[in-house]
Amino acid sequence: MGTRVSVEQHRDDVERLLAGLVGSGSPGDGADGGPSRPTGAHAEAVTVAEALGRVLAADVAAPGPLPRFRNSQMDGFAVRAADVAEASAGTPVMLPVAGEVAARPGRPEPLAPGTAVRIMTGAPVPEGADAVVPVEDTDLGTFNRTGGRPPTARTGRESPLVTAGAGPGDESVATDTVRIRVPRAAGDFVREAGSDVATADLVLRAGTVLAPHHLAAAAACGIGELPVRRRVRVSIVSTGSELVAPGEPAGPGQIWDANAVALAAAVRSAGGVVVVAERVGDDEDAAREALRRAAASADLVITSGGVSQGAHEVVKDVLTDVVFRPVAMQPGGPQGLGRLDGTPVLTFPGNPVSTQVSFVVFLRDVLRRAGGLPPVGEPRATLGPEGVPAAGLTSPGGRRQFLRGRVSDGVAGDGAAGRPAPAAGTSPGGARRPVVDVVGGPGSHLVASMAAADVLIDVPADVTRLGVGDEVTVLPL
Ligand SMILES: Nc1nc2c(c(=O)[nH]1)N[C@H]1C(S)=C(S)[C@@H](COP(=O)(O)OP(=O)(O)OC[C@H]3O[C@@H](n4cnc5c(N)ncnc54)[C@H](O)[C@@H]3O)O[C@H]1N2
Ligand code: MOO
Repeated sequence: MGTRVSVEQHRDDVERLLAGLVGSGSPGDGADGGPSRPTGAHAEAVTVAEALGRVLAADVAAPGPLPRFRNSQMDGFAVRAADVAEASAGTPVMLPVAGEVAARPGRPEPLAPGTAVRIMTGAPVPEGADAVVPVEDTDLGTFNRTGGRPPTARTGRESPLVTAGAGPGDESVATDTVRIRVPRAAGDFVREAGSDVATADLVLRAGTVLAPHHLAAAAACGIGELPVRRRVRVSIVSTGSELVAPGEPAGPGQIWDANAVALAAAVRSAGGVVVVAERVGDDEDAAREALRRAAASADLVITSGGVSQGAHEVVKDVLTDVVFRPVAMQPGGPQGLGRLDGTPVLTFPGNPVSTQVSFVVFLRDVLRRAGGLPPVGEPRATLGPEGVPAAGLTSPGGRRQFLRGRVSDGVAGDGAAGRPAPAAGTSPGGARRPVVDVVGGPGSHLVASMAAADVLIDVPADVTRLGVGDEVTVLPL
């Protein structure tokens, strides 16, 4: 065992070990403090359908205008606004209907003055037309076959339009007409090309975590692939002959492997991708093989267990290019960092809370930065009364302690144990500080209690006592 190092020192060493994964183009690297371009090695193209949840690696500009062409906002009639300027319910304007434009491939004929064309929502507005009259504002009311004028009133044509006789007895040249009851101004119900986004305008900003509405915009622009940050490939090896997979029966002396699941989930939520997740017993040869397989396909290997002072510390025994040393923290004291076949390796202690705390303290933000995500942040909070003895909390001097806590947004609890509840504090900027209560004990095996927590309470190494109302830093889980 090496000499005890501080959390800060170990964190710096982890960052140095993983510097190659982070590269340039992390949030905040840009000249204006905004996101910048990642280097080629840190970006890849994926189809727009696969891009959900990925981090955009570069700004995306519109390759063309949206809408692509001038189109109708309503089902109705495309007209010249000047032709219907005098329309009213009492004196409708009657226009011959020259045809129909639907939302279909093709280009419509220009509109002749003094005529109208039936037009459907999204269909291109013909040249010469500058307004659309919704069908509800005409004598038709609707184009629906079932919802319009009663069949008896129809002319027998597909569209129930009034017949305006072209000449006595000459039904064959009857012209469809429409009576328009509402005046319209130029531009009414017309969606201009480029009114959403113009060619070359920014549609999606680098650094965006792509959600469905971002993908919709890209797809609408005709973009089939998006440049995204490459995800860090992580292998996870949990060690211990006592471990069995969750869902399998556990015999005497066996326990279910919580750490492989916890670490894989933590990696994914920090933007990484898990390429190998293996469980190995305390057999050195098997562990060596598993670790080499894990290192071969990954940018980083994380192990759990096998690093303290026992007789079967397989991780310690196998990884010769790793420095094992105690870090001045609890939980998560025994740590190691180094390489296997050139791949960076971090070894986390096996106690399940220790493994999870190690990830949050040493790796979470490095992975996030590598994937183009911002750090989680470490807000301040006021210590509430729950879980705090009357004499205050004690913490071992010389070790940074990470207690489990639950944050409430206002005044804490009800003054447990007869003590007054603290008022939520106020930060120097005037922002209201949340209250955090301690949940569960400090033991590093209390994995179920940890599920009740939503933060870690960070108790500095030089603080040995904490009281209700004290200000603390919390690390969101
Ligand atoms: N003599 C000493 N003993 C211990 C020390 C020490 O300094 N001197 N440190 C203690 C601390 S602190 C920790 S943390 C643990 C670290 O132990 P290991 O990393 O070697 O882990 P294991 O011995 O394999 O397991 C510890 C504990 O956690 C359980 N475990 C392991 N893996 C999993 C898993 N995947 N899922 C759920 N639970 C797991 C395991 O059964 C043990 O109970 O060492 C202390 N001892
Ligand atoms: O460091 Mo161990 O993680 O205290 O239990």
